[in-house]
Amino acid sequence: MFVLVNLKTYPCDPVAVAEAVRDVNESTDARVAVAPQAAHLERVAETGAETWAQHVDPIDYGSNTGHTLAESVAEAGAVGTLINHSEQRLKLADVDGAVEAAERAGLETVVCANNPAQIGAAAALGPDAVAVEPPELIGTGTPVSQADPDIVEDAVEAAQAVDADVSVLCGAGISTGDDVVAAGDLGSEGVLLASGVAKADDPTAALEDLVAPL
Ligand SMILES: O=C[C@H](O)COP(=O)(O)O
Repeated sequence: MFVLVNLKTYPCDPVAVAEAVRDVNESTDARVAVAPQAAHLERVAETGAETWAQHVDPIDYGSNTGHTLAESVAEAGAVGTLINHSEQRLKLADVDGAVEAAERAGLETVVCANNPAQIGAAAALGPDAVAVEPPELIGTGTPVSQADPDIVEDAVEAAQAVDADVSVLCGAGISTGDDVVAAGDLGSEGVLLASGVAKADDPTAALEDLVAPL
């Protein structure tokens, strides 16, 4: 299972969480990675943790003030990027352009979507993976695998119908190892989570719990 921890803009110490991600990753068969804010990418990557960007824009080098260039996040140490997170939604054409930009820079891609229909559309753009996240469950602590298991199974089916090579992750409210196991039982190959680690009093303990059954 792939456990991707998005730090969003939570007021946690990104380097401390990244060190915990690195250490926990070494103690499990699961793959554990962290997605800090763009401004923290370099410091986080220096810890040795697998580092992801939270977003890249559908742009190339040039006059794009305030945008995030895929090559720059790769140079800062990111190996992959989220695209179209529910909190950073893009138009379909821009999702396509961002996937293209990420691939140009050698970044792995996870395109987020709200529901199975959008997952099918996202899978058609050829990312490495898609992540289904019902927006109403994000940050609630109520795991999607429990509150809406059908959405995960339907997302897996929708992605496979379009491109069987695209992996499916699920996210929203995931915070325990049992949640991760339940996500896997529904056909998901990984989880995307944030508050369960970024807002935890002890992020290391939260991460250890997440991977314990894997
Ligand atoms: O990127 C992560 C997701 O939006 C899930 O967030 P959450 O784990 O706080 O519900």
